[in-house]
Amino acid sequence: MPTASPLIIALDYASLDAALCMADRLDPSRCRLKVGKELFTRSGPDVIDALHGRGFEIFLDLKFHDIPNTVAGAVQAAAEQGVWMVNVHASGGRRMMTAARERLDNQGLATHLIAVTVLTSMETADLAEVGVEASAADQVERLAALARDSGMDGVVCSAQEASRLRAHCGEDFLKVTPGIRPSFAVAGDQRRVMTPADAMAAGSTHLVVGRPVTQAEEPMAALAAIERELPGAEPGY
Ligand SMILES: O=c1ccn([C@@H]2O[C@H](COP(=O)(O)O)[C@@H](O)[C@H]2O)c(=O)[nH]1
Repeated sequence: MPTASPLIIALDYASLDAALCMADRLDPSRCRLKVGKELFTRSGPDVIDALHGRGFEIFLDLKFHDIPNTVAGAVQAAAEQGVWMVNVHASGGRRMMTAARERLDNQGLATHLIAVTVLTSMETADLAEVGVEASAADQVERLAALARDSGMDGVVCSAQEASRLRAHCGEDFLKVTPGIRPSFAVAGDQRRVMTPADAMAAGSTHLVVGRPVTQAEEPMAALAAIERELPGAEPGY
């Protein structure tokens, strides 16, 4: 039974064993899991099979960014592993995103396909250094509109932009927001952050949380504390 929880826990680990130890402390009825570049590069598809076997839905966060044909093939490969969600970089452009969309549709693959706008570790000054003169919020809005027009199901953005995107791209357009920092957590390398409650109120559809849960002594207690911060939330969501 798929969970209705908006929580996605990031499993950023350097080995399959370490990731599975954490997964075994979490509850698939109360969160999804995110597999990113470090873990997937170490473990390959085995981690996906192992987490599916434990009942979790998986966001495979590999942020594909390449020429259209290559990204379409990578997205197909991810979706054929049965993952719930996969992503590409919106800055790869319209033809890249459209190729990925068409490949999933032509193959009858229902995996959610979303696009990263501006990393939550970046702020406006970081964008200027890479030649983007817009503010982070304006660049997110621009890339989100391109992603929507290119057939994406939603975007990765910070919760700080969620309300703006809700107004421009609609309620149904997914707003998957990392940079979530509950009241008990430190920001670390994240720059555009928000608490779980504020993120949900702003229009985030899914909250990505890593270290505040995975580095807690009691991960399920940390997850429960986040659930308590969510408006109207109850454990088991
Ligand atoms: O813009 C982005 C895109 C992806 N991420 C990923 O989310 C988690 C966040 O982990 P925390 O420990 O809660 O900071 C991590 O896996 C990132 O790779 C992101 O943070 N920002």
